[in-house]
Amino acid sequence: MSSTLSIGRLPSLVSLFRGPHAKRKMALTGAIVFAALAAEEWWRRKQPDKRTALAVQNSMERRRQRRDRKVRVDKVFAKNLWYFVKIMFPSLRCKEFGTVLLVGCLLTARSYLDIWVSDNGGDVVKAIVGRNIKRFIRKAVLNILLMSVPISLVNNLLKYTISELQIMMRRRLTLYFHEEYLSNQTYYKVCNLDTRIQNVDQLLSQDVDKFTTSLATLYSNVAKPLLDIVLFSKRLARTLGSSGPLIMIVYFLVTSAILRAIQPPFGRLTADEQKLEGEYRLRHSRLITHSEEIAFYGGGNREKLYINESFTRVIRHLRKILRLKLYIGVIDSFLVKYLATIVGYCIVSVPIFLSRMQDSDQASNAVSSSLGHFSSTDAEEEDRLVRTGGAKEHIIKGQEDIAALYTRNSRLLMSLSSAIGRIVLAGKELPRISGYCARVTELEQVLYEVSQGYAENGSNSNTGPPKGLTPVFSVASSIDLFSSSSDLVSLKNHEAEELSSLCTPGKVIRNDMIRFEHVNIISPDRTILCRDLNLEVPQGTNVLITGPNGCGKSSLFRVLAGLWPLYGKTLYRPEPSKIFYVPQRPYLALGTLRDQIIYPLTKEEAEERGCTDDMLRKLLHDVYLDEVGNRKGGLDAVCDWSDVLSGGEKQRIAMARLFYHQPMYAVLDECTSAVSLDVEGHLYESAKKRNITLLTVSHRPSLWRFHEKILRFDGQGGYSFKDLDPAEIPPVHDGNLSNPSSHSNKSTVYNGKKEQGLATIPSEEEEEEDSSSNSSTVPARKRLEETDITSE
Ligand SMILES: Nc1ncnc2c1ncn2[C@@H]1O[C@H](COP(=O)(O)OP(=O)(O)OP(=O)(O)O)[C@@H](O)[C@H]1O
Repeated sequence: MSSTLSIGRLPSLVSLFRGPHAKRKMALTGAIVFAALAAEEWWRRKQPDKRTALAVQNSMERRRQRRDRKVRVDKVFAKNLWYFVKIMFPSLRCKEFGTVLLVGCLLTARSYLDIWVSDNGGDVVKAIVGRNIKRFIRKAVLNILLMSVPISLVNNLLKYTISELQIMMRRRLTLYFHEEYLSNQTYYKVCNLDTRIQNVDQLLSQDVDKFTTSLATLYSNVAKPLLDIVLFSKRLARTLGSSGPLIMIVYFLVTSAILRAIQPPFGRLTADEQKLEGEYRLRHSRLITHSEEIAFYGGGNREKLYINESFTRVIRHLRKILRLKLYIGVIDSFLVKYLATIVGYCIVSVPIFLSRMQDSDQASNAVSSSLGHFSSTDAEEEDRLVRTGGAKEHIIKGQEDIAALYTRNSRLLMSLSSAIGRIVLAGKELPRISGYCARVTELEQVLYEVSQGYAENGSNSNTGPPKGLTPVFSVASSIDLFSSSSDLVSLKNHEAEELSSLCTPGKVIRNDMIRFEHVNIISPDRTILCRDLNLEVPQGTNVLITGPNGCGKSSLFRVLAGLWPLYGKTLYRPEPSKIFYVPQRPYLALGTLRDQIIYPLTKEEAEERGCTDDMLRKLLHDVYLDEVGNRKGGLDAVCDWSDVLSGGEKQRIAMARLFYHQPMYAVLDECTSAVSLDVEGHLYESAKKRNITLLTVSHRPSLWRFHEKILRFDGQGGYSFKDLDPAEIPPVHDGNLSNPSSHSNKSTVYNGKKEQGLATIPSEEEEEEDSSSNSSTVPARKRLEETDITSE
């Protein structure tokens, strides 16, 4: 109904813009619409976000953070840009620098070809106005035919080399980041211990790409226009005098200064856009990773809300940028396009109008002389003039020259203004590049600090950003292990002091056995998981590790592997390749079944070490997977193994991997929880036969018999470590002594005995022993105020 009405009213609306004052009415309407849009934006900015107090607080916080980030075109940007340029162009002899020179040559060639096109255009017009067919064919057909080949070649070669340059720059920068990110376990630390970067994948893939693309195009958008300005100005100065091009250049300089002054902060907005896009992508990738669990929970709707929320934020931000671009675009077009055209017309036509005031002969002479070599060297025209003579012919000659002069100059002037316009645009592009540069700087800063800060010796020393890079963070630039805690709890002074005294960096010493000497295990969220741990695991002594959930069993191995910093005194351990870690949820790589067994080695590396397919088949047989292997297509079969194998099968693959590597020590972190009891026993027997010393985390009593020592964490920061007496081994019912409801630190009664949390079934004497051996009266889970730790 309403649409019919509005359609019906349309003709009367249209008629409004007819009649004697139509143009004035249209201009007035345009001005009203523009003013309304501007008023709406002004009102929207003035309005506080009324949704909730929290939203206001959050947005204020976000604004504060954004203000703090130095995303501006300034010295910091120039310095950081130089830092990355040195990475992308490591020497003057590198391919990348050669490509830059090639692009420079092509840009120069293109500028000269543009001048040729302008000159030739003038000649063509002159031939048309003078009705000179021979000249027309020569200039308009033959010349253009001849030159079209080099022009097309140069144009397309230029596009190709600029794209190639961008690929080269991206390759250098990405490989540089890969080197930092994928070595020294930095990927783990960035994802698990440091919270500054949420979406490192997006930074590495998209942001680096956009940064290098905009840099490569910036080069061509600045270098060519600069050259054009010089060449075109010189050429124009011959006919218009130096004032013509000078007025144009001054006009654009003033324009760009105005535009720069009123320009919204596009650099920061670009950096924020990338960040929001990254968060949105992250939510999708989480859905992909956990699709099965979510589907079982029926969590589609919840996930939809979660993903839509992030997407809405992206859209809101994009709309904001679009609105700002609209306002600035209107002013931009007015100043750079239309007002500039008026100035250009004036510059070209004023000399012609001025010359008209003189007599036609003088005019013709003035024009002819102003054409310089263009007309005076044209012998053919001179001959014709001499032959025909007469005033009429003279006037026609004057008209031809004026037309040619006008065409040539207007083309040159257009090219000149478009060159200056491109410089102005490149200036506007700079804030966007500074946005990308800020994102890449963030990445480099974090990767560098993490790789340096979390050294194997456990120090999280304040290394600061790499030399030559200025941080974009206003918060502490040091790698702060404890920065991830969002629910900061204020600590009393003595607690803070205790925690900071426990956080002294320890020392790692290579040895043939594992020994912890006065080591403290402290989680990234400032929880003291274990104090003053002392234990020795010689080769051949298998250790069972038990304790309630969250007490720090896996964390012990994180410290052992160097993933978490070492605090306290000393850790003796063999080189990393002699300790193999088998987690509860084994990681299955992309590739063949063979790749799963030999991971992390490649096929070639495994073959070099004498690995044969028969050997691998035997390993599959040992873990009862030969059938599955045959069914899936043998060792060369390629599947998404984490999807096609069951939980128990995946765990057995992980055991086959362990047997293949046959390390000195194996950390088995509940790695057989999905395997049936009989198979589990067989797997443990096989591991022992291969002389692998086992460090097992398990809640299953059926595994106790494979170990000689037991390490019990009490969940309060204390522990006990002693020999495992076979008589103490608890009875096995259905193989699993876990009581699902007992996953807590609370004491529960199990099998007539008091249990400290899950899977720890000490006798009463043991409990006494435990408490005397290493119990602490200091409350666990202590947190330290951020200031104390950063001062560490
Ligand atoms: N990256 C991390 N950042 C902050 N805290 C962590 C991190 N990883 C683990 N923690 C915390 O450290 C504590 C110990 O974790 P850990 O994985 O060692 O427990 P666990 O004893 O192996 O438990 P479970 O028996 O359930 O496997 C837990 O409270 C956990 O929340």
